Amino acid sequence: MTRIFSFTQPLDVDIVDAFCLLQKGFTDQFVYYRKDRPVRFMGLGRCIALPMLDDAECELSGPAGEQPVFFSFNRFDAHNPAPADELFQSFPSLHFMLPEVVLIENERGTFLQVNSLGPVYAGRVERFSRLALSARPRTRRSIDYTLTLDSRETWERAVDDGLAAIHAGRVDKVVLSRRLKVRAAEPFSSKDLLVNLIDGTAHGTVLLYRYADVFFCGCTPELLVRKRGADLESMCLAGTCPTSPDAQENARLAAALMADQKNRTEHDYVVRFIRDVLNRTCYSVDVPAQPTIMPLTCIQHLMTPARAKLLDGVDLWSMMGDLHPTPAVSGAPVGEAKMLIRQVEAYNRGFFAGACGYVDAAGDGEFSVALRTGVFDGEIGYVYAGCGIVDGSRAADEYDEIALKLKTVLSAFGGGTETVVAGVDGGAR
Ligand SMILES: C=C(O[C@H]1C=CC=C(C(=O)O)[C@@H]1O)C(=O)O
Repeated sequence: MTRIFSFTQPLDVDIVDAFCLLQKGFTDQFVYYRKDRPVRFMGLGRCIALPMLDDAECELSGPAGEQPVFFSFNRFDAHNPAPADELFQSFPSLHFMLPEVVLIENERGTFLQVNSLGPVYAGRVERFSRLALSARPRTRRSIDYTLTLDSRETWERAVDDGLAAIHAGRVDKVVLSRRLKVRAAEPFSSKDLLVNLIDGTAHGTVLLYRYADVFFCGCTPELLVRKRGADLESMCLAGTCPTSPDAQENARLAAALMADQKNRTEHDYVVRFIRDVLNRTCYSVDVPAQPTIMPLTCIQHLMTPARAKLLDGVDLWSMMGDLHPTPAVSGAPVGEAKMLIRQVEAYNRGFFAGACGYVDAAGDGEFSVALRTGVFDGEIGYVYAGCGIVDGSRAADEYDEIALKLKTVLSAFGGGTETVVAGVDGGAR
């Protein structure tokens, strides 16, 4: 049993400003930051990494009774034997990572948490708190970059492989992705991209995991699972069309999406899967029969919320394992679709489309699906996005849909000038 000492005190700061100042001294960084409401955790340093939370005994101190916050970043296909993309290779495979310092913003206020394997020394809390209070308002930086496009022909071959597997009855749906290389005009830091994602137009939850010099980040609209006591929430998200700046046209696009059979079919695979998982692990399962529209900056999705009460004895980690990957990022049936993705995509997705989130020492927390993300180091990076392929999907339309989805992660460059070049770096084998 590992003993963890956790001291939390209220701290009246803007946690993003404080994070920008404090992060200079730490190479390990973790962020789970919901933009729609204060469920925000920004961690620095590594106190300990645990394979299971049952292995820890936590002693809480300080004037705020907040639980220690463990971050958990999990790959899309943790068992894929293919080597991960070069930049992903440096990340260790760890389940629960407890930072030394966590800035917290929730419905109770803003807090500074210091975690340690020995009693927390008061001077240490005092030093971090003094530094955090001296933080100045953050500034944004736009970064010019070159995007190397994968070819449409390569993508068409991948979609043809997916459609052939559908027509042969091997899968009903497969979610294929594209990976594009980005090269910035000059090196940038994780802080630059983080601030642009938090303060920019991207909707959803901002994720960041930095290990040494390499970092993974993005902004995802998709909740995988959230647990508060016995209350459990998930989200079925699949089916996409563009948005329009014109309100009338936007409403027409949304209505057409709701009525579109191909998108509804794509969506229904996700609903069926999530409902089945919840029916096995929960009770009072509530999954509406009709989706609604989730509007984002450049696109809108079909979305069905899912709610349930968790059966006693079932924990968040096992729910995450049962739900991930949903057919929104893999396909249906899930195992066959994962195998097909391994065969068709030229790269191991790493954390892209993985389950990333936090769990507190009481077992509450949430995981998002790491969509619209990228991995970066120095001035280079790879950005990823995908889309569901079902019978009737057209490669050209799906290529364009992915381009719209990529705008979210590319907004991390803060509106810097984009130069597009054609490349040979294809997405399919
Ligand atoms: C796989 C992605 O999106 C999923 C989530 C929402 C809509 C999707 C779609 O319409 O294809 C995808 O299932 C991605 O953004 O990389």
